[in-house]
Amino acid sequence: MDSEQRIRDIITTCLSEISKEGAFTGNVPYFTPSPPPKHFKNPRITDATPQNHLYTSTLHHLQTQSPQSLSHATALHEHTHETLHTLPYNLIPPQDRTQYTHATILKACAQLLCNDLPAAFQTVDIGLVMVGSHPILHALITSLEDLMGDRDYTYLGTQFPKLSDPEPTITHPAPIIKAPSVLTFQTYLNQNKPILIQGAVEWPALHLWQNPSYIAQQAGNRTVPIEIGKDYTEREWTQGFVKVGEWLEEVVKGRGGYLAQYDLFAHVPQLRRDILVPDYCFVDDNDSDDGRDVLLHAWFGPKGTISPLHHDPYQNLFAQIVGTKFIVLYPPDANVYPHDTDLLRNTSQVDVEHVDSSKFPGLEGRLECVVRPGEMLFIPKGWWHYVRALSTSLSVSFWF
Ligand SMILES: O=C(O)CCC(=O)C(=O)O
Ligand SMILES: [Fe+2]
Repeated sequence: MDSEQRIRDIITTCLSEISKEGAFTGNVPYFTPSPPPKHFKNPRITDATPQNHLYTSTLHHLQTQSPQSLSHATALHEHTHETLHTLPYNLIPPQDRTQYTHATILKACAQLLCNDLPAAFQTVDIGLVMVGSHPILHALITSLEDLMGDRDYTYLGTQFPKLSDPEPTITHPAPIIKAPSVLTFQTYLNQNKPILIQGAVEWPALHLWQNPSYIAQQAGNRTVPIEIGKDYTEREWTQGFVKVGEWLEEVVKGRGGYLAQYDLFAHVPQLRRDILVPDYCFVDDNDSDDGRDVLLHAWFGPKGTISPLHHDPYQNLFAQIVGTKFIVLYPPDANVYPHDTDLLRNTSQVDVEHVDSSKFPGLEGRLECVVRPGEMLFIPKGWWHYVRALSTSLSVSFWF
């Protein structure tokens, strides 16, 4: 089949899949933004007329294969994107997310119609970053990857840089245990005590991810969010997007941003196959956690990334796959001098590698460790943790 025919087929499939999700249902205008929650002060876009109009015209132009579809789809995409930003992320109604998703698909179809395959790919990929995961977006990105053909990434080599910073002297070692049973683990969990678990990570990733070309083959074309700057408390710190292949090019030279706290596995399901959610994540029988899923995050970066001392509202099993990280822990009730702004209230002002005890006296309960490939650190909910990558490092955290 020639590529023009394949593109026409992809567009037809997209339009039919969108219609199955309810985009063409009855007389109810589909693009009706949901009303704002009562307590939310920002005015939301409540007039649905422009979106509905753009939606109908985009469909019409796509069905008649008119290049005019692009300007209509782009305007519709902008509208739905704006709607997503009128609320904090966790308050966005699912309907708004579907609307944005459908607008993303329509825009990508219009870009395909104009023969701009890279732009269509990028549109769908950013859409996935925005909504996390969606079956039509996943299917579409797979078709587009087929259309683009394989790229050769062997130039990235087969190893990440071995160069490592010296390991800090450990004066307050965290306890270590070898592959405990789930029941033994539960006793640590119940005591709210951190523990470094050795020999519990036996996933394909432990072997496969040592090789940058392998990761590039799975995800090289894909766009992911990246953090740039020393750490998130610094003024110069910022976030952006990068293609995994380009990011790997930097990382193999010992540079690059930090792909931090990102569910790369929802975005690139091929990589999800290389890891396993540890059984330990399912022993927490705390009632309030019932039914809550395990949250997966990738933490991929060059040597020197720093996560300043902070705590999270989850139990955490932090698994190290490539390279080493130095971690410092303090108990939840430690006197760690948190920042006093809303955004940084979970973050301490103390530089734990150079504690100024005249400025910050009374810091107690410190534990330290270096996590190595195949090891997993249990960080109980509320425990403060500081993390510095001693070398190029790929880790995966499981919040539960
Ligand atoms: O690895 C890091 O830089 C930070 C990890 C972390 O904070 C977490 O898993 O909660
Ligand atoms: Fe954390």
